Amino acid sequence: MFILVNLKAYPCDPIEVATAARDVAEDAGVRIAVSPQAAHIESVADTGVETWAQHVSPNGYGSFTGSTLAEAVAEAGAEGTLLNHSENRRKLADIDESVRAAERAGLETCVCANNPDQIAAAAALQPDSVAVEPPELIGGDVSVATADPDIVTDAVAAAGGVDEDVDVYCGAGISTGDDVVTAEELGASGILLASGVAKADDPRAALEDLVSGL
Ligand SMILES: O=C(CO)COP(=O)(O)O
Repeated sequence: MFILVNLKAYPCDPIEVATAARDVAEDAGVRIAVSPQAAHIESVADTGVETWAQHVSPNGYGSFTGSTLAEAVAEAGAEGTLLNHSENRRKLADIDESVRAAERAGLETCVCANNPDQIAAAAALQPDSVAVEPPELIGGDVSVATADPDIVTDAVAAAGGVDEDVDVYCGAGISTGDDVVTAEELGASGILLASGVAKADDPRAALEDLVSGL
């Protein structure tokens, strides 16, 4: 299982989370990545943890003020990028171009979607992975794997029907090792989470719990 910790714009210490994630990944032998604000990518990557951007723009080099250039986040140390997060929705054509921009820069890609139909559309863009996150469960206390297990199994089937090579992650409300195991049993090969780590009093303990059943 891949554990991708999205720090969103939460007021946590990205270096504290990054060093904890690096150590827990190493100790448990589990792949864990941290996705900080773009301005923190370099300092987070410098800790040695796998680092992801939260978004990259569809454009390449040029007159594109305000863009987040895929090449720039890769040079800063990012190895992958989220795209189309529920809190940063994009048009299909732009998501497609962002996937291509990320590929050119050597970044792994994960396209987020609300439901299995959107997962199928996202998988058709041939990212490395897709992530199903029901918006109504994001930031809540109940894991998607418990509250809506069908959405996870349906997302796995939808992606598989389009492209067997696209990995499927799930997210929303995941905070414990049991949640991660349940997600794995439903067919997900990774999880996306945020508040369970970024808002935890002890992010290291939260991460240790997340990997405890793997
Ligand atoms: O949006 C999410 C991860 O990208 C999920 O957020 P929570 O883990 O806070 O529900």
